[in-house]
This record gives sequence, C-alpha cells and structure tokens, in this order.
Amino acid sequence: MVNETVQALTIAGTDSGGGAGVMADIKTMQMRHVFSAAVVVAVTAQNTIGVQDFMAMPKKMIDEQFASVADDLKIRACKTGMLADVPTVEAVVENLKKYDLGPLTVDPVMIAKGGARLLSEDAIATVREQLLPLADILTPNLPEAEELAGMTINGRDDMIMAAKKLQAMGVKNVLIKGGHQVESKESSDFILLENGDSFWVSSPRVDTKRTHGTGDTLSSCITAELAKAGSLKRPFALVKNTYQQPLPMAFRLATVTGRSTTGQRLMRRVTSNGDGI
Ligand SMILES: Nc1ncnc2c1ncn2[C@@H]1O[C@H](COP(=O)(O)OP(=O)(O)OP(=O)(O)O)[C@@H](O)[C@H]1O
Ligand SMILES: Cc1ncc(COP(=O)(O)O)c(N)n1
Repeated sequence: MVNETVQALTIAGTDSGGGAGVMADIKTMQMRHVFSAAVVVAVTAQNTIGVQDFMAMPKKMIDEQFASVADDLKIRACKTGMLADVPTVEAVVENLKKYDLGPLTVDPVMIAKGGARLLSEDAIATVREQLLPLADILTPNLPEAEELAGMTINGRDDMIMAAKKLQAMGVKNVLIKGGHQVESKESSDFILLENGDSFWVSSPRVDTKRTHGTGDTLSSCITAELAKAGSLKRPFALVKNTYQQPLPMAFRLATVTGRSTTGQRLMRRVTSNGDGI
C-alpha cells in the first residue's frame, strides 16, 4: 500500500506509549501512503498519562543517522518535533544545512500535554534564531507561539499578530494551532501563507482530554502531503477541506489511545478511516 517512491523524514523523539513523537509521525505518514524514515534525537519513557523520563541522543549518533538516511533514501520533505536541548537543536540545524531533505516543517514541541518540558528553556532562543529561518512551515500550538513570538495570545487578533511576528523571523508559512483554547466551542487554527494570504480553519471542539499526539499528527500529515505534492497548495487544501468534516483531520488520523469512551470512539473512527482522507 505504501508508495515507497515517496519518502519523508521525521526528526524527533520517540514515545514509548506510541501516541506522539516519532511513532505518531510514522503511522500518520504511512496512512498518507508515504514511506517514513526517522532520525531519533531523543528517547522518552512516556504513556498517555505523562512523560516519565527522557534522554537526548549524543551528537555523533544524530549525525550518523542523518548520514545513513541521506546516503540511501530520497527524502522529499522532512519535519522536526521534540528537540530536547541546545546541543540537539544545533546538531539538527547543522545536518539540515548539510543535506537536501526537501521542504521543512518545524513543529516546535516545547511542553507535553502532561506538563513535561521536552525542550529546555535555553534552547528556545536557539530554535528561534537557528531553526526558524530554515522552516518552510512552522506549526506552533498557542503556548509555543507565545514563547517564540514573545507575546501573550488572547483571541484571534493576537493569533494573527503572532503569526505575522513569526513570519518576520524568517518562517515562510505559519499555522498556529488553536487546540489549547479549551474555553472555546471550536478549535480554530490560523494559517498565514508566504504570499500574505491567510485563512482560518475551525471545527467543533471534541470534548476530550485525550488529545495526546494531535499536533504531531497534523504536522506529519502536512509533511507527507508536501513530500507527495512538492508544494503547500495541496496540504493546505486538504487541511481546509478536512476541517469541514465532523472531526478534524488530526483526530481522524491521530493515534489517540486511552481508556475513555471518547478515546475509544476516536480510535475506532481512526481505524475505520485508516485509509485517510
Ligand atoms: N479538543 C479538540 N477538538 C477538536 N480539535 C482539536 C482539539 N484539540 C486539538 N485540536 C486540533 O488538533 C490539532 C492539534 O492542535 P493542538 O493545539 O492540540 O496541538 P499540540 O498542542 O501541538 O498537540 P500535541 O502537543 O498534543 O501533539 C489542531 O488542528 C487543533 O485545532
Ligand atoms: C516524543 C514526543 N514528541 C512530542 C510530544 C508532544 O505531544 P503531547 O503534547 O500530546 O504530549 C510528546 N509528548 N512526545
């Protein structure tokens, strides 16, 4: 089923619970019929409840994984996820500059939904200064957008302003995710394109706390579509259309697990929609 001629790469941390990180990325890309390679930059011990521990990979191991992938595969698009700390961000930036891995989606993972810090505080500046200028698309959630743009976000006008600030830092396209606006009846994401066009994509908020891995799923879906299409036109059209569905794309593809009825319902939905959109 997987079209092995289209290959994409995730550069991220693992999730032993299987719901987020590299695991979510590989499953999502496979659902989008794209072969997924992975450079693991950190290993976490986690489950749907939280992150119990993590360890960043040594630079040598990161470099070797990049070299192995670049020497053999034809990567058409790549994404970054959890990047742990300053040496890891710097190692990833160095390798992204060294190899041609296609357009880059940066999902600036900082704090897991369970509260664990997955990017050290001092690495935020490194991401802002060194990684953002390499990004074709940046997909922060609201707290990440606030950190990177250096402002508080309260409502839609602030989301628009933050996206413009982030674009001014060198990112071409920005998608700010609204999943954390829990008081709102809708989950609304804002997309600002390179040419200045912008649009909102909204969907009814699903009443669940089990949203582990939704952001990874969204960014790896965009990366997979970028690998196939070579431009952001199709991924964004897909995002726009699928948000009209009763459940947003992230949920339809998410590896949402859990014991709650909602989680099981979402999981069944994912399974029945396994072939994607
Ligand atoms: N409760 C919800 N109902 C509907 N859509 C949601 C909900 N929570 C998140 N989403 C959607 O899922 C996607 C991911 O958004 P979110 O803000 O949760 O990202 P995130 O915090 O980076 O995710 P994670 O860190 O868990 O991977 C967005 O498209 C968002 O609109
Ligand atoms: C390895 C890894 N990458 C990303 C996340 C963010 O996902 P969430 O905010 O849903 O915990 C995570 N928990 N673990």
